[in-house]
Amino acid sequence: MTAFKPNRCGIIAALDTPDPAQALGWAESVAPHVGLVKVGLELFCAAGPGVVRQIAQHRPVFLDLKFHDIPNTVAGAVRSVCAVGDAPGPAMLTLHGGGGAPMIEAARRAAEEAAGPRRPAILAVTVLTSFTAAQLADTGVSGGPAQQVLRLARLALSAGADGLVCSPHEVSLIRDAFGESPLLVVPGVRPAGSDKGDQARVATPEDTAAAGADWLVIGRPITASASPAQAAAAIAASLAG
Ligand SMILES: O=c1ccn([C@@H]2O[C@H](COP(=O)(O)O)[C@@H](O)[C@H]2O)c(=O)[nH]1
Repeated sequence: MTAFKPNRCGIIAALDTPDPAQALGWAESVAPHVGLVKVGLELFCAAGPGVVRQIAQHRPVFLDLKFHDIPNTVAGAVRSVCAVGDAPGPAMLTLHGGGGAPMIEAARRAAEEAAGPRRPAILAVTVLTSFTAAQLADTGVSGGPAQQVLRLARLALSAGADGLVCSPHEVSLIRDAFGESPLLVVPGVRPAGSDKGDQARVATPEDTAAAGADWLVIGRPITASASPAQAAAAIAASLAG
């Protein structure tokens, strides 16, 4: 699990498509340039757990299903995705930080029991990168994203999460508050000049890496390009520089 704490900021390519053949093609073509690939709700709901095993042949999988339920149900879901058979299961998985400490503790215990030392890293999603301060206030949370991210980060790390999903805007705040050890996995990353789409709290790969991110989650800037392999290679080169 700690193998996924990189020495230098790396890329996770988000394979957001309902088509498993397309996802496998992307995984194969970007594999030389990225550390992991992400299976999210769209692909998992269309193709099921088998696709995780297939894609894991190319790169370790970050399974981003953002579990959020009562502790017993989330523990069961974690056991199900850890049921590895002879192929590798996910290297990382996500829960909602807002699910509370008992849910996160139950997920961590379930992962340890199901997969032992090969268990996935447990990441707590803080405030979605698509949220503005106004949208967060509409949900009843005052004080803005930074304050809420820090609140959920403290709760999740105390409950046994290995790391956090946050936006580029909160990375340095989290490092200042919690140091180097939490795994920081950061979506909302956009190379200069690329379309933000529905993302609100964004920054470039270079700035996000400099702030202290471990992994940048990048989807459309790679997968919507004419050559996903070249797009991933260019971002990797910008990080190496
Ligand atoms: O707060 C979050 C949590 C997860 N995501 C996921 O990351 C990718 C980002 O894709 P882009 O195409 O680069 O916008 C996507 O799969 C989301 O589900 C996030 O964006 N924000």
